[in-house]
Amino acid sequence: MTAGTPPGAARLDGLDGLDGLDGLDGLDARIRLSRGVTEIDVALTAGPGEVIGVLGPNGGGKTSTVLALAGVLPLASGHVRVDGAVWDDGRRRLPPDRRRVGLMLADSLLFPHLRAVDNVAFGPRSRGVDRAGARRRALAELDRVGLADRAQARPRELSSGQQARVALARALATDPALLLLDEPLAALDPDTRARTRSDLATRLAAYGGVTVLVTHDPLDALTLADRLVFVEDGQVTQTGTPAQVLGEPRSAYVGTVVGLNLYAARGDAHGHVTTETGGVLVTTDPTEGAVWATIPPGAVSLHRHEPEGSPRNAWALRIRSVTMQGQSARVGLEGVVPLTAEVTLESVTALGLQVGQDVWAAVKATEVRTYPR
Ligand SMILES: Nc1ncnc2c1ncn2[C@@H]1O[C@H](COP(=O)(O)OP(=O)(O)OP(=O)(O)O)[C@@H](O)[C@H]1O
Repeated sequence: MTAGTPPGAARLDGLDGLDGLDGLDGLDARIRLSRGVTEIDVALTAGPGEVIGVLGPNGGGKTSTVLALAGVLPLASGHVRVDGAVWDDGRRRLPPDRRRVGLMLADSLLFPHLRAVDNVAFGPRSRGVDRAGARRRALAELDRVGLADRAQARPRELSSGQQARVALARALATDPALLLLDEPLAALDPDTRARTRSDLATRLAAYGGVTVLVTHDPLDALTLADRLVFVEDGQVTQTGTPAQVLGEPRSAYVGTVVGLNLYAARGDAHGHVTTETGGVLVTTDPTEGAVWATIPPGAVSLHRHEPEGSPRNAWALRIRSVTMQGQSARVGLEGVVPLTAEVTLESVTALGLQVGQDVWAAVKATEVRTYPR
């Protein structure tokens, strides 16, 4: 991000916020702006110390939301308030360099010629802290991410995971009230990513400000965030704790993220659920009216012939994809009730599953969950 006043921003000298303080700690934002063809309208609130995970498909508006919070993109209307200070009220906005924001991106963007300690000290220095004070602070921040012994290293002498930790230390060295992490682990290989995720979790647990974490990776969101906000086509489609979202996805995208087959449907009092595409599911968990219905992929069994013993749900479907995932396979099925099934590799071999093949899929009625839409 380039700090400085973007074109059209009001210059507001001598203020930490635009107007008075309302005494509330944390983040209270309503972000409304046009970005290309997408109208963005995203509400975000968080208490001190809370980590908000923002997820969504490509082009959904996640980065635009982060840029608006940082002050790089102007709001068309809405507001950004942090710890009671007004940063943007839809008409006037505090420039990026006047906001107490820390930013970390997929590319750690460290100064290549500076040692780790000087990279981290750069923020405090540019905010007026004297050389010795900025250095002390930088060493303390490096220590908190486990890099005290690498303070003198230049970025090229550090691993990708260590570079990410320096970027985190740098983002936190200016005491931000709001920490913005946009795909902070995306550039790391899977092993480094897992270790750095755990370092990030430890450091965030000790941070008292609000963190907004944008990620494509459900594991990042589920393990790091206290609350999730899904943004699709510029709009919030679902919010909740990871546990709430895992149990009750409310959009096709969220269903995919949490790994459940999800159907928009109508239920009756007798446990019959009719999907929008005309499929009928039988459930022991009936909800009447407009419902979401879920089926876990692991609850689907596949058969060459119509299964005996009449399971309550059995559909003739066609295989559209077969992909391996560790010791199991995910089988995409199309037809009256499109499904993803997760089956053992033994079943793939025993049934000789191939793309284009017709099979029967069976699901017990106890495995079909419904909840109001
Ligand atoms: N510089 C730009 N100028 C005009 N429109 C843009 C610009 N950058 C992004 N957009 C558009 O704004 C919308 C939101 O994009 P944004 O980058 O915020 O989404 P995102 O959720 O972060 O996507 P991704 O996951 O791909 O990074 C999209 O329609 C995108 O095409």
